Amino acid sequence: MSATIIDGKAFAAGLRERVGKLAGEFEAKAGRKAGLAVVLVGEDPASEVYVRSKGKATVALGMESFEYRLPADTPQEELVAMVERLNADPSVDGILVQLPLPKHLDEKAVIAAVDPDKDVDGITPTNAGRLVLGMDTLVSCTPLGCTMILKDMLGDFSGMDAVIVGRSILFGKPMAQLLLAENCTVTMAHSRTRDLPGLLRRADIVVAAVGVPELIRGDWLKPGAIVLDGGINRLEAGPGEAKGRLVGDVAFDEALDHVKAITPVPGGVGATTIAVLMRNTIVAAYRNEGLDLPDDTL
Ligand SMILES: Nc1nc(=O)c2c([nH]1)NC[C@@H]1CN(c3ccc(C(=O)N[C@@H](CCC(=O)O)C(=O)O)cc3)C=[N+]21
Ligand SMILES: [Mg+2]
Repeated sequence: MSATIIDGKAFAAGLRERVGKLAGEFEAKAGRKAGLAVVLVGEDPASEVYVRSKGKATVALGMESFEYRLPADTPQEELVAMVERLNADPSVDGILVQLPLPKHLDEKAVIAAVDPDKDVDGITPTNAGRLVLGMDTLVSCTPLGCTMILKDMLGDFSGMDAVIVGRSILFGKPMAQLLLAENCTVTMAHSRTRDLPGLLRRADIVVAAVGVPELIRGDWLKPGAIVLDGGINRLEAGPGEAKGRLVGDVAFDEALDHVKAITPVPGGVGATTIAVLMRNTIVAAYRNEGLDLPDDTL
């Protein structure tokens, strides 16, 4: 069987184009650009790359980017004070505190300090609750991107068996809520799950986000399944390589022989994340200015 390789980059390009138009219209109506603030604490090189890409994408779409880099030993009170300043700043529509934070910081308390109307990650207690209650809200970027891809591919996926591997606040948990809202039968698997191959054998939709390179083998997957791989794992550099290869949580080459469609790594789910962040930022900006979004194409 030859599987469809889902093109996350193409999806992202389409979404960025729609967001860019809305950003221009926003500026004309509001008399200012929409703004996204990203806060990075410490010097993790991978996080540094993501934060730079986020800033570039923001500016490229006609929005304003505010980047804050704080030292790894920043005290809790200082980080919370920075979040509170951003909450109060009318030129900031979206706030993203890059996770994970250094261990001495209380991540939950920092997240809870973000104004829910600016919470473009959708992870404040208010927005997580709104999602569970089925209320309109800002939703975490990667799971929202996965849902948009599934809607494009399938239209209606009521009644399908979905297995989500991973239960993080940014990915697994919101993913489960979004698929429940689409009437999937949702199972959440994680590191303590006893029989992952047994669960996956029934899954029409598999969403993986555990950060274990190539954990999920091709022959664990149901023939004809749709696989969204949110894992981004860098392998160790081999001889003659500067950097190790990026692989997902699914053994991609093996999976190709079993599934109907699968996202690659890179160029799949991860490639949509920043475009969805841009989407969340412009949605927040329109709402924060009390403006109606001109169309429903987002
Ligand atoms: N508060 C918070 N919100 C996040 O949304 C958040 C975060 N913290 N911490 C880190 C993770 C990771 N993340 C990604 C962003 C872009 C790509 C991305 O651009 N991926 C491309 C390129 C991958 C590459 O070449 O490194 C791809 O998969 O094709 C992936 C992952 C956002 N995260
Ligand atoms: Mg946030």
